[in-house]
Amino acid sequence: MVHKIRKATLLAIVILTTAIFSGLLYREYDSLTEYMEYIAENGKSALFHEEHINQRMAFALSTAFSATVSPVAGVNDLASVCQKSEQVNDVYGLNLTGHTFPALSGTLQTRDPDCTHWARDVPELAALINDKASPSPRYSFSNYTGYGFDNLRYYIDLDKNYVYVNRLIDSRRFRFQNWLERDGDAITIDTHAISLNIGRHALNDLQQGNNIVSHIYKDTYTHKNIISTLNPVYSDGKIKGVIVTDFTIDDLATSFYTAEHPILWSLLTIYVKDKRSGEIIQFHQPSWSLLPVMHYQTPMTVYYTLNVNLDIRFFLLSQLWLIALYFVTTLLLCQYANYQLKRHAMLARDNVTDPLTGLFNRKILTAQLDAKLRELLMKRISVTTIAVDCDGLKRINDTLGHHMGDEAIKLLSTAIASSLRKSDYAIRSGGDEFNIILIDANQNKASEVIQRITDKLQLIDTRHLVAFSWGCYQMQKQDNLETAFINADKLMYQHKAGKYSPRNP
Ligand SMILES: Nc1nc2c(ncn2[C@@H]2O[C@H](COP(=O)(O)OP(=O)(O)OP(=O)(O)O)[C@@H](O)[C@H]2O)c(=O)[nH]1
Repeated sequence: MVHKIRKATLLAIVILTTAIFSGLLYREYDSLTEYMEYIAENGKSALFHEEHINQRMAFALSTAFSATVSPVAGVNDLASVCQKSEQVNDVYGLNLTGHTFPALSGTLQTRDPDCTHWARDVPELAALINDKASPSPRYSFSNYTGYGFDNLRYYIDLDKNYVYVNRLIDSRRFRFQNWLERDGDAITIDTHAISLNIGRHALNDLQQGNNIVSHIYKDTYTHKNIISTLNPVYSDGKIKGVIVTDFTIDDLATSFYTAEHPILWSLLTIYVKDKRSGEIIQFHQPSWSLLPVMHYQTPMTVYYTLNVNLDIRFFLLSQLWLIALYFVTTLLLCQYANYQLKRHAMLARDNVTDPLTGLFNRKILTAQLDAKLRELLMKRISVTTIAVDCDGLKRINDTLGHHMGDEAIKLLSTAIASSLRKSDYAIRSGGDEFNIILIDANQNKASEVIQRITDKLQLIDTRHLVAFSWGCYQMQKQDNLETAFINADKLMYQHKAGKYSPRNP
């Protein structure tokens, strides 16, 4: 019974602490998942920011092409621009092999040899697509302040068929002039950006002023995975060209960097997945992964979804304190409960124990015990009670002293205790009187027990101090403990009386 209570208590503690700590762990898990969302959205904002810069530049160029811009030194008359015009094979333009035209920081390439056709746009280009003079030349992320995108930005003029790139290009090695091919309404950018096609619908979008974000594709100039963002440039209400910003996926990855959590960063996986083909471009991953959890997915462009997930190792590492606290708390609570249960059992045991003999005292004779014995009787399990009384204890006390009387009581109780099974009860009912309850034992078994007590006494009572009288009574269905004890007592007195009869002095 005590064992059962202990088991149930410990189980309840484990269930309770597990429930509480699971709740706490789930909260931590939830907040980390939210942090994944923050990382993803923060990275995505870099893309939106680049789109925004491109849009602003397109707007600024449209405004400039539609109005007279403020003079830029060295480019305001056609003659001085055309003087600097160069040719490399069939490519014409400015800054084709080096920085020979200082007013432009980048390279202008065209297939049109007539400089006067395109030289008029140079002041606007000089003023606006110049990394130092552009509206937002560089972008630094709040997460990673030391870093700025170094984007390739170019303007494709559909009207005059030239391309202006915001950096110096060696035209002997790379030619941009084949970028543009008019194909009805469509523009195919087929040399630089292999998969970047602006079809009829996209062109319509551009004409309506919408910006376009490309698929991720491998750039033949930088040989990196890039995304292009395109915005239309207008002049006098008609589309004049397209301004394009290429930024590399590697650059984009830096915008996800979690400077405040370097360990988290090392266990983070970030990739984009093509919605149609399922192709995955991974741009950040741990050196090895145990189990990716806390998956967060969000659409990045119309073509791609951005995926961020974290290796379970980070969760376990960051929650180590909570896991340790769970084990320590559960252990301490179990130990405390165990201690209290043991103490309670000990107190309960003390309450029904006779201090001199260690046998039960009369307090064990409860209604529950009575009910238990009745139940056994109903199940046809025999119960026999034995009344035992020490002979001549008064004489021992009077002649040998009270301590020897005590000794006699202890010897008898030791003999009784060692002659019973665990399921039996040995009770010191008072003074030199004992009651024994034998479970699953009839009269014969009771006689065997009495014989064992006698034998044991012979062994331990070396001074032949103790003699005892006994009476056995096998309980009947109608009996209770009280009647059984009375009957056993009667028999015991008969036994005692027999000893003092003239025939048994
Ligand atoms: N030393 C000691 N004596 C006790 C204890 N409890 C009761 N007694 C004594 O035991 C004696 C019991 O006396 P009786 O009931 O007359 O029994 P008896 O002297 O054994 O005589 P019979 O039962 O007729 O054999 C009394 O003198 C009690 O004082 C005890 O714990 N220790």
